[in-house]
Amino acid sequence: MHFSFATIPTFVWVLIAFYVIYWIKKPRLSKNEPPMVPYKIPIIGHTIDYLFNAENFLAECKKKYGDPFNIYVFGQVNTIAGNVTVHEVFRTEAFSMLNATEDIFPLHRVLKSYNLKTLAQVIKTIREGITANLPLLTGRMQKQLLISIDKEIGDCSNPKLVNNEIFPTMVARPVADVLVGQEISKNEDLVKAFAEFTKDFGKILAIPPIFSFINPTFNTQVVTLPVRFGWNPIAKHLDTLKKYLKPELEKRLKDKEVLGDKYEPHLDIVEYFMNNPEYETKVINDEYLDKICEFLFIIVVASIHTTSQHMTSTLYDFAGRPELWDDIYEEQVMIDKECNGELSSQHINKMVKLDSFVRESFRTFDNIASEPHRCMEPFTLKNGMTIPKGRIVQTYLMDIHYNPEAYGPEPRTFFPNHGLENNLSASRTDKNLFMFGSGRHACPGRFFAVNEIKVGLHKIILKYQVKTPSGKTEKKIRVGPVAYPPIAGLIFENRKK
Ligand code: HEM
Repeated sequence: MHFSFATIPTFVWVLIAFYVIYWIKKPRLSKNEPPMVPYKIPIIGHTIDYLFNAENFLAECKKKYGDPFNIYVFGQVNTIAGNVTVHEVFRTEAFSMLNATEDIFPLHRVLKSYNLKTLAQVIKTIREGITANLPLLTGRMQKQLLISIDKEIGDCSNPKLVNNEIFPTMVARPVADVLVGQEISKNEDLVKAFAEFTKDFGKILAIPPIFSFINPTFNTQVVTLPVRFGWNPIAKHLDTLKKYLKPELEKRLKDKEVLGDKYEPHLDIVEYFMNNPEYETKVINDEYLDKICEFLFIIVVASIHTTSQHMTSTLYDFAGRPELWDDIYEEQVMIDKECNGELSSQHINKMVKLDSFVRESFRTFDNIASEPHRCMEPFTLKNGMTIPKGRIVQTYLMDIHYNPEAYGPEPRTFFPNHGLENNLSASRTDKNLFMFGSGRHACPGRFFAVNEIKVGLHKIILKYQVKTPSGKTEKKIRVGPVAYPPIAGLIFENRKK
């Protein structure tokens, strides 16, 4: 190799730059902090272990340093809170999940109205407009899921391998029905816009967060640069929604004016939104249309990807466990006979074995750590340790979900009847199940999500025999400490009558 003296200054500058970054990024812990796990490589810290070996790495850290402890990933100190301390984090307003996710998932860059105030309205809307009306929405949910089963799975006289791509659409139909109403949710391109929104938004995050080593906010600025230069992967979905929503909103305004007291309100979120004094209007202009579309897409982001991931995973869990098939199938047949194929809320409540199975599938989803929260003001834990302002606390989900004190000496075993025997429904949050978070900010959409998963599974199990290609449970996919459903596909075959 040719060596030139001219390269020496460059080499020196690179060394200086490294040293400066190292010095700036060197973790500086304040007093009484959780213990810092030692690391060997400056700047990189524990990033590689966290990305490629999170399960063993975090288990060993907890064994050595207790709960909580600090690690150094992507140039930031993160506190890992396990089953002992995490409850304190979720119970206080000193921590914010919204603030913590802004850097990783910069939705506010494409939906300008996404902020704390709008989120509070969204949560109220979900509670009052969806959860409170669940019994009235069940029939529509069932109808939409049956449409999807017919269209996306269809006739399986011969065994058919179906891939995971059908599930976002399956979950999107009932969500579209509840958000924008029965009429316009019939449009396939609208259902597609709802189903694909989150995936397409994710394209913004395709670049690995390497700039986070310098600063996470700087990383967000860099990855969202194309958006600022006009590239917006979700613009087409906003346009689709606007196209259908504008005439519908105008029609509703006109009907109200003409019919007065005789106007019959629609049971959907659009109606709820228009009746909210904060969003009342006499005219549908572009500004109003933008506001309502963004509002609806915030609910879409929160609901469709999450529910479809879990509907997929639950079905894989069922398909890979032949020993559970008969018991759960018999319960569905009994309920189906009782309701003559038309489920009501009471019938969904009677699916107790299915519910318990779904809860166990949530527990064993195998996320290692997620649900980050940022500390907004210094917070002292009961054990005397202090979490400084600005710190990201990661929820050590595996420690909670595989806690032997809650789930016995073999906590990784799948216990299909655990919920049933302990009177814990799938939508119930509890100190040993954090799938929907916990405390004041626990997921407000969980009742809708669980109903959708149960009704979907009920109809699928009644119609098809579903198997995994291997005949056993399939392995989940892991990206760093986060789990995703398996990707092997599922084999569907019509049940013999
Ligand atoms: C299986 C499906 C779902 C899962 C696993 C899930 C999970 C979660 C989790 C972990 C949180 C954070 C909770 C916390 O900070 O304590 C959350 C919050 C939230 N979820 Fe869900 N969710 C699901 C479905 C839904 C649905 C269907 C909707 C809407 C209809 C929804 C709307 C929301 C909203 C608005 C928040 C923010 C709550 C707040 O900050 O107070 N989610 N969800």
